[in-house]
Amino acid sequence: MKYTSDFRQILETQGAETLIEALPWFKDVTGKTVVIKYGGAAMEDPELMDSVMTDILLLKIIGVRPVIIHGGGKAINRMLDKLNVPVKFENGLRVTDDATMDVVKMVLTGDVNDQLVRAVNKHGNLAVGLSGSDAGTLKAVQKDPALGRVGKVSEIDPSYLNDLINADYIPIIASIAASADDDGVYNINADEAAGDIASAIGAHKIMFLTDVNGLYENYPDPDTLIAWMTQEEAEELIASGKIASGMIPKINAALHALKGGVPRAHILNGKIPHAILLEMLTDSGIGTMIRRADSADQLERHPLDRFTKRLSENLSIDPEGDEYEFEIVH
Ligand SMILES: Nc1ncnc2c1ncn2[C@@H]1O[C@H](COP(=O)(O)OP(=O)(O)O)[C@@H](O)[C@H]1O
Ligand SMILES: CC(=O)N[C@@H](CCC(=O)OP(=O)(O)O)C(=O)O
Repeated sequence: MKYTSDFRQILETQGAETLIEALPWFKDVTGKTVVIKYGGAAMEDPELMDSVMTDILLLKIIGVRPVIIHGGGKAINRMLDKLNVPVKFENGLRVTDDATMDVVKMVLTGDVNDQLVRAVNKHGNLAVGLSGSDAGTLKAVQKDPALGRVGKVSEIDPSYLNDLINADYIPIIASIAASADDDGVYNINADEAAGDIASAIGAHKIMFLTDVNGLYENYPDPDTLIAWMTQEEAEELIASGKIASGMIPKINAALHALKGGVPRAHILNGKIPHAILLEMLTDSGIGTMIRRADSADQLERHPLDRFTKRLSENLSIDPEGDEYEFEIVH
């Protein structure tokens, strides 16, 4: 486990070197499917939402295959308040009676999903909005009778998603599932839905955008932000009780994705401009990366090193001039 250091200032002052630093990371992600969970407080500022969607489009342009799963808990709360429907959560999950379910569906599919799709499509018509219930993608059963129409995913059919990805679209999915038992729908926690989908489509990475810089060993002590850790260390941290509230479903969803074969999960602050790019394309990253113990993936983070170790080992500088060459080894 290593603590992260603040590299943003360096990144801001060293433009060209940043691009060089990004090269091995471009290679790491090009052609790969990356699931991004977007929601919570990080989705509240419309300008930031626009910028996150533009960054995702940039990833698409460099050859990444992004898939977005979104929540919208705060927007649902606002609409429920407006309609005088009480808002109630138990262990981070919304108690969802039939009236609440109607509002959840309306806000997520009718409002939030549409906003995200339009934010991408104003730069190029690549985004396709869908609900998890479309084409039988997500089927769910009731999680707990006390929570009403809150579901846990019981079946996933990734064929429609894979068709969209292979046709070069960016799927944007609202966290709703069709019922496996009746003709209704279920409200799925968006972190859980993202973890389930990432495993089902064999994603290379899953990224959770939230409103804190990542996972802290001793939250909220800023000096204990964890730059990277293994799956086992994350399991130990959950068991230690040091992770609380909304971070628990996120880490559980991350661990579920890792167990389902996804090599890396990241938790990062979606309120930092260009957070996804800084996390994905720099050596230090800005958030927390959790890595599968048996991941064949060898790129490492070196928070105190300007270049990755592998890159600097192969970097030779011509002492007579300013030319240099390097070899990227994978
Ligand atoms: N160890 C921890 N590290 C980081 N955040 C933590 C930790 N324990 C609890 N949290 C809380 O988890 C919150 C993120 O979960 P949540 O609010 O559900 O996110 P979102 O709404 O973005 O999905 C943080 O704002 C923080 O208050
Ligand atoms: C069961 C449950 O709690 N569902 C969530 C779904 C949306 C969500 O997860 O939104 P965020 O990611 O923005 O929190 C809800 O109703 O709020």
